[in-house]
Amino acid sequence: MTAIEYDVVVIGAGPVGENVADRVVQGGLTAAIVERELVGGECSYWACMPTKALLRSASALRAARHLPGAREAVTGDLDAAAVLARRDSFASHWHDDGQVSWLESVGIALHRGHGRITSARVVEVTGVDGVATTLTARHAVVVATGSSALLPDLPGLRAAAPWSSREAASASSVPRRLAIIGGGVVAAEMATAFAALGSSVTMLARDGVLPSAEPFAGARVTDSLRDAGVSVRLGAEAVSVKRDNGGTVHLDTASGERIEADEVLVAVGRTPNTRDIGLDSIGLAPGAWLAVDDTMRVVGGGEWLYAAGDVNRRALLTHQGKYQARAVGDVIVARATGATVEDGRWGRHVATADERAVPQVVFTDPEIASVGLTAAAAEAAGLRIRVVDYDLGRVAGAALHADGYQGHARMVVDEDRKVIVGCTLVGPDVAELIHAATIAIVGEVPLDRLWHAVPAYPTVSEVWLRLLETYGR
Ligand SMILES: Cc1cc2nc3c(=O)[nH]c(=O)nc-3n(C[C@H](O)[C@H](O)[C@H](O)COP(=O)(O)OP(=O)(O)OC[C@H]3O[C@@H](n4cnc5c(N)ncnc54)[C@H](O)[C@@H]3O)c2cc1C
Ligand SMILES: NC(=O)c1ccc[n+]([C@@H]2O[C@H](COP(=O)([O-])OP(=O)(O)OC[C@H]3O[C@@H](n4cnc5c(N)ncnc54)[C@H](O)[C@@H]3O)[C@@H](O)[C@H]2O)c1
Repeated sequence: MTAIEYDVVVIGAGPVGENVADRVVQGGLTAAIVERELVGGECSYWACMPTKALLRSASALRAARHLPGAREAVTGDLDAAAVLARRDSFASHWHDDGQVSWLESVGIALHRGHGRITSARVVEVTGVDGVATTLTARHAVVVATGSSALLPDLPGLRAAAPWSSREAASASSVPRRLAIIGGGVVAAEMATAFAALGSSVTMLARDGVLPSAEPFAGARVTDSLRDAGVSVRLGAEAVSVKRDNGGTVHLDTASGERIEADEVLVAVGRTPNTRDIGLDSIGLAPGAWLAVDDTMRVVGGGEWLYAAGDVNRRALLTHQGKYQARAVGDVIVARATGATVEDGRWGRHVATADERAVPQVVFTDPEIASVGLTAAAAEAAGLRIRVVDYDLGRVAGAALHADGYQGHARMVVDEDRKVIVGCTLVGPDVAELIHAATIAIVGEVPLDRLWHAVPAYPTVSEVWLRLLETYGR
């Protein structure tokens, strides 16, 4: 067995692990990263990138079809094979050479294999050949092992070889009939994608469509999925699944319905990749999400152990995990070099935005772009709020953007502080608009000052002026 020492050892080379290691090296320390699959993680090969590539062409086609002049130039249907081929290139054909070259270029050592903590600051890496290497961290071990699709304990489900988000994101052909269990983000995006690619989609949305978003967002996505031919069964719960010898999947629901499909996608949330990373060797529970303090130090894990990204459950999003990674990398360097740790609210070494300023775009039709708290979440947090709604289609820039533009904007105002604490935009191409709201929330910009942030005419951003006018001066 080989033994090697680094300043920092990161387990997991997803977007978060890569960014932790990068910050550590930029700070002058040495770093090793351990990866058992592909460098780049879920996001690059089975999540963000391939799924957005699956969605983008249909979105561009819809946009053209909403514009006289452009509409007439569109003479054919979506080319599913071309979409899948473009998706393949965005998933780098499931090869990580590019990301490995980047690791080399910035001086991060890569150890391929399964990483397990064996004692304080020690990580054992078992390669595919079974050979073990021991890595010792002088300063810190960072767990960035991410999460995997959760498979509910449903009779017959495992034997039916269901799709998880991985199989959906990397599908090499389009199933004629696709059943989806779940109504969250993965379910809504994949229903949108596969309906556009030609599947006949049935969605069993037990808890509704996008239930944690503002209610109008889920309602609009439900309507549009139905318009696209998706059978959205609100409240429907699968109770058993069976794949017959001919390959057809049969799903029975609690209300006695039977649904047939060629594939079934299960999209009911995530489970942390902590089952087999040696947590028991340091007195922590295997299989649990890792609770962390604001500098991402694992609660009960010793001062050398950090967890960032999906695995700490603060926000299961790439951009938010990378934000944590910047804080973690920098705080490890600060603690190692004796520099001042800035761990106050909004300090350099904490991820304060995770609390109430997390942006997310759901790439459905229409897109849902949100940041901060929904009205319901703000009320649950005890804030005295005022909700301001505006019909996005009435903004001149939106009318120009597409004929019959339909959308909705909501801002949630904290009445005691007169600042925005939440914003949700629903409509075609709203994804790029949300960052203005993120800045307003993180900057805690008073509404009085926002009146001086004048949106250009005629852009969709003019909705900001309309929301302020609706609120009143
Ligand atoms: C279908 C889908 C679509 C998504 N779309 C978006 C999106 O559009 N935008 C967005 O912001 N987020 C999106 N997400 C969420 C995003 O993918 C995750 O938040 C992100 O990948 C988390 O990054 P991470 O580095 O924490 O974990 P991961 O990306 O899961 O990476 C963890 C890495 O650790 C490795 N690993 C695990 N255990 C070990 C071990 N013991 N030893 C060695 N290596 C190990 C894994 O192989 C993996 O490479 C999506 C998720 C899904 C499922
Ligand atoms: N565009 C994006 O930003 C994007 C896209 C995809 C995924 N993601 C991330 O990936 C994570 C995982 O997505 P997801 O859709 O799997 O999870 P999710 O938490 O968004 O949705 C899961 C849904 O399944 C429902 N559910 C739970 N158990 C169920 C059961 N037994 N039967 C039926 N329904 C059940 C829940 O009520 C919930 O609505 C999300 O947290 C999200 O942050 C982000």
